[in-house]
Amino acid sequence: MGNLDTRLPMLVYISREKRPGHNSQKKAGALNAMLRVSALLSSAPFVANLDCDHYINNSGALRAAVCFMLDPRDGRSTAFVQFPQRFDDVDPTDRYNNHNRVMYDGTMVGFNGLQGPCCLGTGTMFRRLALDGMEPPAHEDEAVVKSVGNSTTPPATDEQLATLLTTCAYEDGSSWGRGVGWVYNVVTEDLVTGFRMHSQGWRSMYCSMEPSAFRGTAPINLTERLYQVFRWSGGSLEMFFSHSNPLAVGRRLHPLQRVAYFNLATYPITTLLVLAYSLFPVMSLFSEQLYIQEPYGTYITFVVAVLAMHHLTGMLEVKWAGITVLDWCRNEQFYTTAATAAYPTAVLYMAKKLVTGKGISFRLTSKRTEACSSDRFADLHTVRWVPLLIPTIVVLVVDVAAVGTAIGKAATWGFFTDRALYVLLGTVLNVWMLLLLYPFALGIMGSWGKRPVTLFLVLVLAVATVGVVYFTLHAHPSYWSQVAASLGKESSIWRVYTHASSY
Ligand SMILES: O=c1ccn([C@@H]2O[C@H](COP(=O)(O)OP(=O)(O)O[C@H]3O[C@H](CO)[C@@H](O)[C@H](O)[C@H]3O)[C@@H](O)[C@H]2O)c(=O)[nH]1
Ligand SMILES: [Mn+2]
Repeated sequence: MGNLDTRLPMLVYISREKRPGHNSQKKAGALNAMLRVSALLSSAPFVANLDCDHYINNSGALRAAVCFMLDPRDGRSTAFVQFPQRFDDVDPTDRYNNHNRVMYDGTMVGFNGLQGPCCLGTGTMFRRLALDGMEPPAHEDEAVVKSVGNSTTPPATDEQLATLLTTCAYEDGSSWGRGVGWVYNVVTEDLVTGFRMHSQGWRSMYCSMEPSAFRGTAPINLTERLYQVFRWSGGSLEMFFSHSNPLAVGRRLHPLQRVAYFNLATYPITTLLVLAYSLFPVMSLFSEQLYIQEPYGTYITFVVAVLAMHHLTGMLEVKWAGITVLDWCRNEQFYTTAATAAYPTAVLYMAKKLVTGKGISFRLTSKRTEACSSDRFADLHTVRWVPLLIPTIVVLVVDVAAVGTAIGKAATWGFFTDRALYVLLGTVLNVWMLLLLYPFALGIMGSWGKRPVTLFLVLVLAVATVGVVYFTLHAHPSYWSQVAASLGKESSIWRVYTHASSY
């Protein structure tokens, strides 16, 4: 007990220097300045990190994390303990999947079985050694020398030194932002910083507790939520095209951990196919051709088998993760929403960055509307029109048009013909798509979306209108001649009648 530090806990507020023309490196820059100053003040072996919009909810959380790191089995090689992100003030049915339970209660637990969860940016307890870029105990002897900053004349007092550590120029030409501290130049600094530790051979631990360790605020507005996942997916791609490419680096990365990181860094790319597939019905709108693989029976058997396997695995994961089917549905729905706009946009952004060397700047997630409102979920019903909404709206329109046209075609050809049956079966995926995009459609309706039945009626009406218009334009000439004939009969009777009356 004699070695225990008995000083009172100290609270120190640190603000790093920012200067025009000097990249402040946002959160990562702030955290690195903090890391240096705290090394001077206490050099405590563990560093907890939480976002400004999160708070500690369970007083046992920090102790739990320290217990993991002091554990004689894996503790010494554990770089960080990650807690799931939990949120207050999310609408009861979690329309835009803010709780993200599939990720926090499923995926992360899977990671834990490999080399440990990725770093989620908040609710993390780090080992200072790992943040400092040191190698894990098993490889200590392989440590390389890193440059940790510029100071030619040592300052006289601690205060002067602390100030020096927070200046802009301190990090110039050093390893800060790459081999030391939080990693720079990637918008998702959390993902790459955790990745560096894993590739050095450190592991991490996942700690989920009740009551939740940390809680925070999430964006429940559609636009804000889309911007958030746009930023995350952009960050993932930046990671892929950086020195932290999961295929290229990390000698000590567990093979499956590498696969998991590869997926985390590239998931936006595959959504280009999702977007293309969503727009596929456009082709059959403009021709009478049905673009479906023949023989139709074999094709459908494969589609159904693949979908069934996908959903069966999903159900098992839901069961193992202890989450609800609604959590899982919300996950599927929000994935589709983002896959038709935010993710492909992130790919475009990355392509632009690769070509011109300049990306677009990401904005911070705003979590509240400026207007003070008595409605706790007012943000959910506020529509903020931005170009990011357009691609998904186009997909919605295409799907409605496809279903309407299919019904129109079936009516034109006769509902009980083979052709009509095929074309109607073809709309199963469009209807599926409409179910997946339902939360998005509610979102762009603003306060009209408060009653979901309104949207249902709007969709039915839209489909019916398209169907009727198609039928009117395409019905077989013999049908119209019949109609014309019957109308003609009526009018000739009428003519006779008018003739008669004129006499
Ligand atoms: O210039 C900046 C910008 C951000 N922050 C911090 O970064 C946090 C994350 O920003 P926020 O707008 O809340 O984004 P979220 O999408 O909610 O954040 C998630 O995603 C980020 C990566 O994009 C991670 O850094 C976060 O830890 C993670 O919670 C904020 O809370 C701040 O604490 C700064 O300190 N300085
Ligand atoms: Mn946040």
